[in-house]
Amino acid sequence: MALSATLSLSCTPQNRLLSVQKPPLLSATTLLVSPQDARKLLHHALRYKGVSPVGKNPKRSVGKVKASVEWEKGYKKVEVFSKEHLAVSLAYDVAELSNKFTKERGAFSVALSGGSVIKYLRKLVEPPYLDSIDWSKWHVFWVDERVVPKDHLDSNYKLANDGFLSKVPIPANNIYAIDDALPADGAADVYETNLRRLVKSNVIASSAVQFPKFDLVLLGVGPDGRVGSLFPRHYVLKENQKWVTFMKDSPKPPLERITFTLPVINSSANVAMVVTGAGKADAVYTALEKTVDQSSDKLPVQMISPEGELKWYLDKGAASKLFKY
Ligand SMILES: O=C(O)[C@H](O)[C@@H](O)[C@H](O)[C@H](O)COP(=O)(O)O
Repeated sequence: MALSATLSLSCTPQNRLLSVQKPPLLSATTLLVSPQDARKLLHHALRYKGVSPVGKNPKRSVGKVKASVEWEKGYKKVEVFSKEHLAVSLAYDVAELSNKFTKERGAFSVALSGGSVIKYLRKLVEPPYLDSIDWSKWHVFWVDERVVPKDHLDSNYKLANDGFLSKVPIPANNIYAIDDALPADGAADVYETNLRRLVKSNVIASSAVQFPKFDLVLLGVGPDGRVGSLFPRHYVLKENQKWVTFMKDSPKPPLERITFTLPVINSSANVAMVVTGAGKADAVYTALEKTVDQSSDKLPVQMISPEGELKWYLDKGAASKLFKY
């Protein structure tokens, strides 16, 4: 636990993803504490189970949920939940962002990745969000995709469609799947061309340095510290001109993939890192607590530093090296 940790034990409107500021705002419910006191408070906080505004049964929870630990480190905001409350809280935050960007820009651009993050969107397909979100304003993209047919078990499109997209009324034209009839290089080029067109028409915003600025990017983290298809020590990490690139030598099958480049992810208005399970604890610890040594390679997850907000949604397993339970 960092000596300078700011530990917030309570849920306030200021704690929402939308309103996290750089530097973080201190609210009346935020305590600055010594490391010893922080440990005691954390211990207490972890014993305290988060409650929903509408009931104690997590299965029925909707709305803002109290995290068992809330921690702000610089511009990074970290919250630890039970898996069920993680899904509840993520739905709340995504719905807030959807409302904000729909009002401000008339569109909400969301980039999905593969892995378990899709299953943590499950509360969005239920009331009250199913009926209250203006799904017609959503535009959905993929941070990374495997070069396989859309109905293949390895397809990130299939994963997202089966678990989320087929259950909400987003117009089919607003779902920008990767062209599975093309080889990896062609599919990456076509995807980038489409993104450029959508930035011109302001469906996707533009960053100050002329990269697309997605309203929300949802990422998972692999046990090796990968995010999306950005793998540790892979040459694709160095790409700083293209928006979308490809590889034919992925360390994890399938070999052929296309992926957003780091500058695109880091131009986002909001990045949500959704990480669960003790197998991710080392990667999470490295990203949030390890000082970067110039001589060592940074893990991809350490390179995620968006222009906008970065919020980590962890479960106790993924947070187990950050906090002593
Ligand atoms: O193509 C992939 O392999 C995935 O996109 C991958 O990078 C994923 O995002 C992480 O492995 C986290 O996945 P889990 O949350 O399922 O562990």
